[in-house]
Amino acid sequence: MPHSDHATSQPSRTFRDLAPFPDNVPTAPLLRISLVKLLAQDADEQERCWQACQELGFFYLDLGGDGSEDLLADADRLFSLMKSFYDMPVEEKVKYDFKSKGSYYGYKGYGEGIINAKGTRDRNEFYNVSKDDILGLSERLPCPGVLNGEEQRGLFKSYIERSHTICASIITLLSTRLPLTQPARQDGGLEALHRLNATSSDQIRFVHAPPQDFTTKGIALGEHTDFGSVTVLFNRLGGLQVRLPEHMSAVPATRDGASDTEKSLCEEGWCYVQPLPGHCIVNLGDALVKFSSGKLRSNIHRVVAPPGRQGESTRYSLVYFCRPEDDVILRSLVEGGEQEDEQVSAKEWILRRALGRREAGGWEESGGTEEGSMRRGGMRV
Ligand SMILES: O=C(O)CCC(=O)C(=O)O
Ligand SMILES: [Fe+2]
Repeated sequence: MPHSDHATSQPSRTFRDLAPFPDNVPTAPLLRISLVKLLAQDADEQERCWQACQELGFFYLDLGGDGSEDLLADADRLFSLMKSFYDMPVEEKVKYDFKSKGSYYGYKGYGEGIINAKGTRDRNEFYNVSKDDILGLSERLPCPGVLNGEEQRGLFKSYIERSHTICASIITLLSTRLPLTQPARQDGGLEALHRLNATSSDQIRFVHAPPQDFTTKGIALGEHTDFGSVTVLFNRLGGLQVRLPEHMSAVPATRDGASDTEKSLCEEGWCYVQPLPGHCIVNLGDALVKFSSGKLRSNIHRVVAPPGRQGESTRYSLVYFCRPEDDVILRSLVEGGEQEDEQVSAKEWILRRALGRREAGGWEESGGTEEGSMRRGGMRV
């Protein structure tokens, strides 16, 4: 089966200055795909990537070799920058919460998001940076001084461009493999819906989750599917979990000793994604499920307290969300695909989903393709 690791070299498993990821919890069997090989049009690597996008919609992208280290260097610098932002007092950070203006860019405070239908509050902070703001395609939003210098904006720009290039190469591969309708192909395929310089809801996200109380260790970011097309994610501490479809098994723990909380967080198909140095995690979002009429998978995932001793540290993560251009209608673009009754633009879809997760009563309306994702995997929720 493709969901074993065919990659030749063994990756390093530890990050400097952080407790190692423990070996007593089950992990997700993500394929490790080489970006260098993908860019060189290596047929086997393209096939493995295509399989991963259909089966789980999550894989590791190995960024080693031939120039892609630049993205790793940008990610390192952004981890330091995000620490300076989160070190600011809350009174300062809340000045950049623009929810009341109908925008989800800027800051979301701890507990300001809803993680389930019962209205339980999240346990993390976000800061969202708009691609269009940084590239000068939209109005410039107010921004704290630590993130607003020329150097910082230059770093955001470089990270956006590099991440977008990666997303675009994955989108091109998917566009080639999917049975797109003739008009969709004539219009330029999926690539034409994700141009860097067209207005879209693409964004960088900084995520910050402080250590959780030993007795209440649990969910920091509730289960969800991503809203857009392709997500590029840099993690250093564990805590990200995916819920595997029934036919897929987790890589079992190699020894006993997980806590009761960790065990209960690994029921019903949930398992941890182990961060790997030199790699990012790539996952697909709902827009690609809609364009492909369900051929591609946007898998459910969530963030819980990092396992083992890692749980004593503050967790930071860095995300780039690549989304369809604002006015693109989210509908099937493949031969024989089913059209849904509701035809919504990417801009409306993302606003509804992102802001809905910040309202006590917004849970139901802010759903995505979760149900389809579980059904295709054979699990019911
Ligand atoms: O922090 C993480 O590892 C994942 C964050 C995530 O899933 C999201 O922001 O959509
Ligand atoms: Fe996510």
